[in-house]
Amino acid sequence: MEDGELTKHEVSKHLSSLGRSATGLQHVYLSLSIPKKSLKNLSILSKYIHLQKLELPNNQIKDLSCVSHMPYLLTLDASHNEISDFFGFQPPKNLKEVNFSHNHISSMKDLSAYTSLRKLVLDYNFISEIRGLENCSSLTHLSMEHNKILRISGLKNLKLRQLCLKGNLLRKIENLQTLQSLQILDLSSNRIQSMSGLQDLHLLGSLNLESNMIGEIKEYTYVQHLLLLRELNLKRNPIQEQPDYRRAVTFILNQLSVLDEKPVTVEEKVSAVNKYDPSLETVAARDHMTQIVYQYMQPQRIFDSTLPSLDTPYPMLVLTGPQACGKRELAHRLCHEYSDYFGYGACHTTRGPYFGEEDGCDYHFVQEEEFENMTRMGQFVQTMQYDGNWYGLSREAIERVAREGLACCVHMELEGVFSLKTSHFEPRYILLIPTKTESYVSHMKARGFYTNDQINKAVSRIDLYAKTNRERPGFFDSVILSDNRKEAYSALRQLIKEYLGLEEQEKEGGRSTGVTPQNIITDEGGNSTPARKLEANTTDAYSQNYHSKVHARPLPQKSSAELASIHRRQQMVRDALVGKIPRAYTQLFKRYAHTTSSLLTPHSHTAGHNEDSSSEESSASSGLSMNSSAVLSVGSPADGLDAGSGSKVEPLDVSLLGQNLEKLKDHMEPGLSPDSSHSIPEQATVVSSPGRPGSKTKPILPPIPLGRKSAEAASKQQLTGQAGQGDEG
Ligand SMILES: Nc1ncnc2c1ncn2[C@@H]1O[C@H](COP(=O)(O)OP(=O)(O)OP(=O)(O)O)[C@@H](O)[C@H]1O
Repeated sequence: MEDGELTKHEVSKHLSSLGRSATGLQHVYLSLSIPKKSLKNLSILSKYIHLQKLELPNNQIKDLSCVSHMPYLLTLDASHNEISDFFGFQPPKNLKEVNFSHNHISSMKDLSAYTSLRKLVLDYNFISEIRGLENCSSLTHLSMEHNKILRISGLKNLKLRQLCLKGNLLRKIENLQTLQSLQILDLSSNRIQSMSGLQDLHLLGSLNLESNMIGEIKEYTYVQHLLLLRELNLKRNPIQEQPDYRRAVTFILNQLSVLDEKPVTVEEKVSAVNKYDPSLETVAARDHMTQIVYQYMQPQRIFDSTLPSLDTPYPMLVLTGPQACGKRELAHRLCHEYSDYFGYGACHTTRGPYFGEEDGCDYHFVQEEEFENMTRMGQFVQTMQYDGNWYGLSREAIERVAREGLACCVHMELEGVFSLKTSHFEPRYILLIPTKTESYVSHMKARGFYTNDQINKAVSRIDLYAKTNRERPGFFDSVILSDNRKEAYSALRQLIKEYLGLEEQEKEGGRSTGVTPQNIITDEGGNSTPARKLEANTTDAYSQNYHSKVHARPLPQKSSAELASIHRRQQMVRDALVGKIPRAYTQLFKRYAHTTSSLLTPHSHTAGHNEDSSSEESSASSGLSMNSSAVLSVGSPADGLDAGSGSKVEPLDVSLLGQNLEKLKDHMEPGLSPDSSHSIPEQATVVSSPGRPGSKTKPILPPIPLGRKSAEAASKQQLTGQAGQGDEG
């Protein structure tokens, strides 16, 4: 081989793939592969007309005109040569694959004659414009890596499945929308700033944008709806600097299985959803956990009145529904009309009072700092942020009502309900829902408090309530349409009367109210929901076992977390009540000498009940952070009166929790685990009477109290004997 001229001898050494000629009459070699031979002159190949595959990489070829004599050629590899003449030969009819990478080609020409061309590789040339491919209807694979392309063009309507334009001078993604078959796109190492232009590539599965200039997380919205997108590479883009970049992308593009060449794990996906779009349960669990952790970290004190007894949880009524649906107004009316049964539980809020709102009446209005302080002091049962303001139901707010011997009536948004359902409280939940959007909106407008955004938000949440009610049978005990306040109140009243058994009394007295509960949703069988769900007769509430009644109705399914939480707490109470030898954590049940209830309740009977010793015990235990979120609250007896008045409180850090638990261990006898049945030091033993904590001060409340202030109710309590359980005095 002299001067780079290919000789017959050399060709014969590199021929392979013996087969039949296209006519089928001769045996011929179909492939020729001669790499790295510094070939320049290929004229001898004009005689090898039967070749189907020609591979001549890494030579010094400038002229490929010999290919014009190879009508059967299917594959041509002329990479790493010195070709500048783009397709400088007559088109072989069936040519399918051509590799001209690493040559000197600077411009493309019309390839309409190459109708069979499927794969074209033009990497590492000097091409600045894509053109001539319009009629290459078979082209599925085009690679033009490392050229000088300034714009994406000339690809209209091609059936490309793979396109690589890596290492060019592209500034934006354009003219790709007609590439409806595109599955793999490599635009890495360009100067692209936005992902706009990709949104119509519905079959795209892999996208490489490494080393570009994409900086904003919101750019992902352009590929968010590409459901088949599985691999995305954005390494070496400014976007990597964004806080929580990977999780944010994982959340927006939850279809991805590989991000930045690293597999996206299930854990990452769950964590992304929990952070950016947590389910109502997750929000509730998080809120519950927050309240519990902060409670753990405080010296504990028992709130007697709201303790669940052996069989009966403290009665509560929760009105829920979208903002301004009337639940607050109805709650007030109910508490006013049935003041012997219900007391209004005023939540804390960081929002300022509306005109006419009084502190302590609708809400306890507090500053954000104070609210935070209360949270850190574990004073809330649940909290929720709505519209930028915090709302929280404090244990003290409930207890304050309970001390009056009343059931607590509160109102809250759906998230609050989810949260409350994770606590040990087991309220009845009534959903008030508007169905006439227009009148709901005009009612909100008429109040004059709300911006359009607030109104829109409230309206959009109607669906959330409806969906929850639809998808979670039994989640709400009853549903009342709130379009007409008067009717809604009648319906609520009707429910409550049936529940309290007052209707019977009225009928007996010939004073039937004639209320038709039109607003109450009925079930398929035509039974009115209140009668079925909030059933009913509490005239003998003291004598009937609450649970047998409760189980007679279709109880909403509780989540395992709810059940675990309730059981754990009730078990602790039970153990304490029956005087089991206390475990280490029964220090929880230590009581202050003067509980808030005893101080406040005129008919309490705490006198003589271990006052001194419990006082000592209290102080002895004050350094301990204890178990039982259910029954305990924080603070000293004195500060229990106003949950919001904790200004002297030192905010605590969650991280202290671990330390406090350690501290708890220090207080235990060696070898004594929290579940150990060993006795504990005397100073920590407090529950000795088999009565319920608080039994000396409070009778047990039924699920919904029966006019507990009335003499009739009192006598019933005595008759049923249950009062004796609760009131040893
Ligand atoms: N502790 C709480 N947890 C969850 N949601 C709460 C809590 N307290 C109040 N909310 C709810 O927060 C929403 C906003 O309360 P706000 O009192 O500011 O609204 P409003 O415009 O007066 O409407 P409404 O008449 O429904 O109370 C209301 O739906 C209210 O019921």
